[in-house]
Order: sequence, then structure tokens, then C-alpha cells
Amino acid sequence: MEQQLQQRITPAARKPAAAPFPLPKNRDLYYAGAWHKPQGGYLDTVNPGTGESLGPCAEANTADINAAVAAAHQAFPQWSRTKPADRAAMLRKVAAILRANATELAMLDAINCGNPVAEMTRDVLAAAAQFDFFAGLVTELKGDTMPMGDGVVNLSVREPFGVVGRIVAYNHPLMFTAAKSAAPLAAGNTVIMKPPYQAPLSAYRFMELIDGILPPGVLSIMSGGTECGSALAAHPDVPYVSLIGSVPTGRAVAKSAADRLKHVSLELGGKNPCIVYPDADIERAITGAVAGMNFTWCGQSCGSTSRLFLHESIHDEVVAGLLKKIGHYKPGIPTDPATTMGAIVSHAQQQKILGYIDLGIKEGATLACGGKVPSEPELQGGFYVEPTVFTGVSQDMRIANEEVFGPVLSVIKWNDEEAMLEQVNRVEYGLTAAIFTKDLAKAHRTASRVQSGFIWVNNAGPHFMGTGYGGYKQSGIGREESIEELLAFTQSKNINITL
Ligand SMILES: NC(=O)C1=CN([C@@H]2O[C@H](COP(=O)(O)OP(=O)(O)OC[C@H]3O[C@@H](n4cnc5c(N)ncnc54)[C@H](O)[C@@H]3O)[C@@H](O)[C@H]2O)C=CC1
Ligand SMILES: O=Cc1ccc(S(=O)(=O)O)cc1
Repeated sequence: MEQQLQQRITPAARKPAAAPFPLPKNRDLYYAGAWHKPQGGYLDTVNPGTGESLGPCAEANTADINAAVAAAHQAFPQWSRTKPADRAAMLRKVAAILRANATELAMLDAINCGNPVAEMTRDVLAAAAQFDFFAGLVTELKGDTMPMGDGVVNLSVREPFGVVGRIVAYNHPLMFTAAKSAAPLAAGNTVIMKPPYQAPLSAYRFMELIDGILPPGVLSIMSGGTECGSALAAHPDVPYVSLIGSVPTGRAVAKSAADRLKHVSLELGGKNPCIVYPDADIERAITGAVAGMNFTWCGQSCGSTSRLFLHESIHDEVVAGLLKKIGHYKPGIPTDPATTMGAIVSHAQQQKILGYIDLGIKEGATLACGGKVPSEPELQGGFYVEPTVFTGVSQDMRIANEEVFGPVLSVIKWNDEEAMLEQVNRVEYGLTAAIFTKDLAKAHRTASRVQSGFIWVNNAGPHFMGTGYGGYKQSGIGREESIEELLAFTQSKNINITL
């Protein structure tokens, strides 16, 4: 669950540090086609790369959410009846604006969430691609018919739900804020988006840039923390709520949704395995083990393969190779295009990660590299942690079971396939997995045994537009980045016509 360490301040008390880039002017709430002062006040946002204040941002409270939902509810009938091709045309305009402003939006994310600017540019382009993708899928909102004999026509149609609440995590602020509104909007819902409270700046700028493309009330940006998210999840006029976040928040959202029998989709955490068999291509396995950890954004990814299961026969060779490769990732100022690894999003998250590193040492794992806050003078104000590898980890340790959401890789040695697969599946999570082997039959066999929703063979890390991304077990409910995501935002209605 989030820990709100940020200081509550009033605009009058604002003392922003010299920003390295022009920051968005609008920091209020956007709903009903206009910016509104929040009734909930303001929350300071921070540059994790330097630790400096970036000024106040609106914090929506329940009254603000009520106002935004009323506007979105009012906008729904007309938006849902807009021709799908016309909705798609508007989404394509949003995609074009994202592309045209990728540099600025990426820089805002780098300043506000700590991920390197080069990576964040890819995020903005990925968001644009998702808008185009869902715009292209509107023709798939079609229904079907059933033969009923003479004098009767039976048809099923897909209809949107109404107001969709979307709540997202901080590791890809712009990509999640923008791209996760595309599917529900394409399906004809109106959307209230809650960007991450740690890094809302790119969401405000996104809204400034696209202001006027969508009719008033169709897309709202409501920044804030737990009250904002819970009010959205509990609101009776929000029939669908969708979260990208941690398992505890997923449970809280699902509980409040249950009270109103709402539809939910949940993209939650992971403690994902990377399995290397003795016959694997060792270079590929080393590259995959490093890539799967997403060290660039400090491992802060639900999909990070943070448990590396190495067969004892190749263990030492892979560990030696990955320690060498990890040398490429050096924590640096996120706004520098040459930076290969950014900052942790907040002081609280940095402390949590350092706590897990202490825990790993206490549990008896061997610290093979990293484990410290970097000592470079220019990084001292920010929240950094070196890329860290533990060897000699056993599946009984907490560092092998709990999601660290940081740059901490646990290496587990194995020699018995059955026992290894039991350990792989022992965790409560089931999001991604990577398998390295040259034996295709073994790859298929292992993929079918691993309890995860998204599996790479001889690779780790990438998402593939059009294929469903989502988790087994506690990692979530539903699939995104695919037609399943679009159709999930529709409900089916059967109409039986006696002629
Ligand atoms: N499966 C996926 O696609 C992804 C999952 N994640 C998961 O997100 C987590 C990291 O992000 P955090 O921001 O720390 O997660 P978090 O669960 O603390 O917060 C996520 C969002 O939920 C909001 N929120 C917090 N409490 C709430 C409540 N009671 N009701 C409604 N909304 C509430 C937050 O303000 C934020 O916008 C990790 O567990 C990570 O694995 C992150 C990215 C992708
Ligand atoms: O929608 C795309 C998406 C979802 C999750 C992640 S990550 O695994 O948290 O990095 C990336 C892209």
C-alpha cells in the first residue's frame, strides 16, 4: 500500500526548486471539460533524482470524485452513441499528439518518477501505439446473431458499462495514464483516470495537450492518493473499476467493488521466475536474466524476473556473466539521456528496498554485488540503490517470496527439475516467467507447468501488442494490451425480435 510521505502543503507555501525543464502550469483536477480547484487540497510532488520539491499537485477528495463522476455520467449517453469510427478518429488524434510531444512528456516522467528519460520516450511512443491499436479495433465491438427460425431474429450486441474508474501505479506514469484510457474509451465508456500520486506531472501535461479533442466529461484526470482512489472504487455510478497496483490495494479495490457488485480488472504484482536449464544458450540466458530484471527502471516493474533459478551445472558461468553485464547499469541523473539506470520513485520505496537487502543478508544469502546507496556526490539528494544480486538464496527466504519492487535479483541454485518447479510455483504471485532451454519440448512442458499468465522462452522482458498481458493467482484478474482488454469494457445484451 502506498505510504504518503509527501508533505501536505498549500500553494502559498510552495517553494519549488529550480526545475530542469518547464513544468505543467495546470496542477488541478480536470473534469467536465475544464480545470477545477481541488476541494481536497494539494500534495507536494518530488523529483526522485534530486530529492527536490517540484511543487504542489491537486489531491482529489470524495467531493471532487463525486463532481467528476457526475460529469462523466452525464457525458456517457452521447459518447456511447458516437459512431465507433468517430471515436477511433479522436483516439488517433490523441496518439498523434503523444508522438509529437514525446520528448517533453518523457522528460516530465524522468523528472517526476526517476526513470531514465530515454526509456520514458519509449513509454510515450508505446502509449501512442496503444491508442492507435484500440482505435483500429473498434470494428471488433460487433456482436452476433443466432438462427431462430421463421419470424424471429435474435442478436447480441456489445454495450459499454458507463463510467470506468482507472487507477494506475507509478512505474510508467504517462504510459499508464494515457494508454490505459484507450480501451475503455474506444468501447464507448467515459473514463476517470487517477494517475499515480508520486508522479502526476505528465498526466496534467497530457491533459493540457489533448484538451478539446474529446467531448467534455469523456476523460477526467483526478490526481490524489488513497482517498481519491477509494472514492472512485466505491462510487455507485462507477460500474467498472480497474487497477494497476499492489496486491493489498487490489484486495481493497475488489472488496469495495464487491459491495456494489462492480466489474473489476486488476494488474497486480509479481515475484517472477527466470528458469535456466543446463542445455540453455548461456549468452542468451545471461542477457535475458539481466533484461528481465528491468534494471533501467530499478527493477520497479510488476513483470521483473526477480528469482533466477540456475541449474547447478551452469550456475557459476551464468552468475559470472550476469555480474559482468550488470556493470552496464549505473545509477545516474534520470534526465541525462546517457543514464542507464534511474532513481527509485520515493524515499519510502528506497528505504523499503534497502530493508529487503538487509533482510537478505540476515537470512543468509550472499551479496554478490551492489546492496548500497551509490556514493557519487551528484546523486546524494536523490533516492538511488545499486543493482543488487544475491546468490545462495533459498525459496524459504522472504526475499524469494515477497515483491521487492527494486533492483534486487535472487539467484536460486537447483538440481532436481520437480523440486525446482515446485519452488517456482510456491509463491502467491503468477504474472510472468522466463524459460531458457534449446529443447523445444522441454520449453513447452515447462511453460505448461509454470503458473504464470505471460511466459517468455529464450527471452525476457518485452510485451507484444495484441497478446493478453495479465496474471494468474494473486497477480491479477483480466488481460490487457489485447482485444480482451477492449471487450472487457463491454457487456453483452441479447435482443430477441419476433417479427
Ligand atoms: N501487473 C501490472 O501490470 C503492474 C503492476 N504493478 C504493481 O504496482 C505496485 C507498485 O505500485 P504502487 O504505486 O506502489 O502500488 P499501490 O497499490 O500502492 O498504488 C497503486 C495505485 O492505487 C492507488 N491506491 C492506493 N490505495 C488505494 C485504495 N485503497 N483504493 C484505491 N486506490 C488506491 C494509488 O494511489 C496508486 O494510484 C507493485 O506491486 C507492482 O507490481 C505495477 C505496474 C504494472
Ligand atoms: O501496458 C503495458 C505495461 C504493463 C506493465 C509493464 S511493467 O511490467 O510494469 O513494466 C509495462 C507495460
